[in-house]
Amino acid sequence: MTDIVRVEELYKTYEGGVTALDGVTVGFPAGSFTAVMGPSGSGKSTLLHCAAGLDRPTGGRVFIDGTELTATRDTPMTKFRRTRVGFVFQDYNLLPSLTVEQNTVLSLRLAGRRPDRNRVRAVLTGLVLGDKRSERPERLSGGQRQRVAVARALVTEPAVIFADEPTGALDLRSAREVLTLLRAVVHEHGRTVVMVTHDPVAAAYADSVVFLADGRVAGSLSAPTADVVAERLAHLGDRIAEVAA
Ligand SMILES: Nc1ncnc2c1ncn2[C@@H]1O[C@H](COP(=O)(O)OP(=O)(O)OP(=O)(O)O)[C@@H](O)[C@H]1O
Repeated sequence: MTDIVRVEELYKTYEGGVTALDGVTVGFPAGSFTAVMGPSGSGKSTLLHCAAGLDRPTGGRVFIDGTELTATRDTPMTKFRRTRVGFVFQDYNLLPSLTVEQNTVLSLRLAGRRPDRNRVRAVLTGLVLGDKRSERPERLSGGQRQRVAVARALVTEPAVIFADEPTGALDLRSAREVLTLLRAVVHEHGRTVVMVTHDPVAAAYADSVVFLADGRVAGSLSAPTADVVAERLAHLGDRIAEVAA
């Protein structure tokens, strides 16, 4: 299978000297749903931000759908990101002054593309937001807000959707709905999703899990179950505690 996203020998050292990524090489195949997991501080968000072109790595290469982001200047990279990369964040990142429909088409508008109204409405209806088109985010539940964020990520037809703790702020039921939705985005719409999560139950919705520890890849798992993921995570924690001791 072709990797739609690939990072090679990725390093990131922040000002102050913290090495968050220490030579990460990993590929995310087209049409796959991957969870990225690891102890707090292991580099998950940094990996996501560097892979998505939101942050520049200190070294290494990032490819999305054949384009090397690390060889692209800031302005074309921003343009590329607006249409080829979708984002879903824990805190939704919706603009409070815009309606659901306006939020959904924001990335398209910023990219200078005219939204196809029928398609946008079909996406919103598919996410059970059809009757919320004219509402502002403050009048929506957390689960509904996150569905708007998924709609916004979907309408540009991106090569990949990166989700950073997308269920972190949701109750159990809304979390399940959003995860089921992300799985459908992959298995029914053929998109690629990379999701950072702390939650083994959330990770079990993915096709596979990549584990990080201390800024390095520390293994992977196919067809994850919550129990097996939790056990692997506990062992990663043990190993780190042993090394620290
Ligand atoms: N902007 C920054 N400046 C300096 N250090 C940073 C910055 N962002 C992250 N770090 C450090 O880099 C390391 C990795 O952070 P990162 O947020 O990628 O880990 P994470 O696995 O996503 O953690 P968590 O699960 O707690 O969100 C940590 O030691 C963190 O303190």
